[in-house]
Amino acid sequence: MARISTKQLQEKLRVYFIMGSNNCQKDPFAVLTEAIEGGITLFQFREKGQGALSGKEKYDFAKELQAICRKHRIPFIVNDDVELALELDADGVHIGQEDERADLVRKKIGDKILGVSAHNLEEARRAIKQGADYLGVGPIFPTSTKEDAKEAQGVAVLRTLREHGLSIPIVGIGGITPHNTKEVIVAGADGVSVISAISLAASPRENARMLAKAVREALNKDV
Ligand SMILES: Cc1ncc(COP(=O)(O)OP(=O)(O)O)c(N)n1
Ligand SMILES: Cc1nc(C(=O)O)sc1CCOP(=O)(O)O
Ligand SMILES: [Mg+2]
Repeated sequence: MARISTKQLQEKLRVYFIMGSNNCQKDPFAVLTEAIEGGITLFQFREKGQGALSGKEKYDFAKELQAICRKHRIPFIVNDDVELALELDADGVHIGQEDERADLVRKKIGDKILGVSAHNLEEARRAIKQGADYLGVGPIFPTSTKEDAKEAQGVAVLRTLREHGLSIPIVGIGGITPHNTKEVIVAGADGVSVISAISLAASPRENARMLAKAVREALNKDV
């Protein structure tokens, strides 16, 4: 298996849904299925925070979500837990600045997709040097989903990264909804990454559809 190309990854990142068991008020398997039907293009399993599952329960839950993704050919990314990603033969891993170093994770996962969180130009450049395939940049807007989120920085950070010539695929994250998606894409992101805009929506299918439409319209082409 070779590393995913930039172009393929840009397409996968258009509507990137992240979810764990504590992000849903409804059945998480139904939420993921609806999100896929609505048009998400990538999924991240992020099991952390209050009441998060661990051990076998976490593994079994992840395995079932992965099966849904596989059935619909949606790549499955694991947040933080590199060992779980390897056990499950996931499609990739997402790590942040407080997690294991990106170059060490790259050595462990080979050609799997490696996403790294970056909050500024310095972190972004280091992540690229250490082998990141894409960057998650945020929080763009205020979020109450991540307990230890930094202060929202608006879309200017995306513009700054592009103005400095960074061409790596980027998703914006934090407080993103169908209504502010256009700003994020126009500022330079290839896609949007969301938790609550889908996981807590009255209709996850409809909100995923609206996010996909907003991205498509902002790019002025099909997602
Ligand atoms: C796509 C994407 N971008 C950023 C993050 C945040 O990662 P991190 O800073 O490691 O925080 P946690 O998610 O681990 O709490 C992400 N998960 N995904
Ligand atoms: C997981 C995560 N990472 C962030 C970062 O800024 O790195 S913000 C965030 C939470 C995103 O949830 P919502 O879409 O509900 O705001
Ligand atoms: Mg992390």
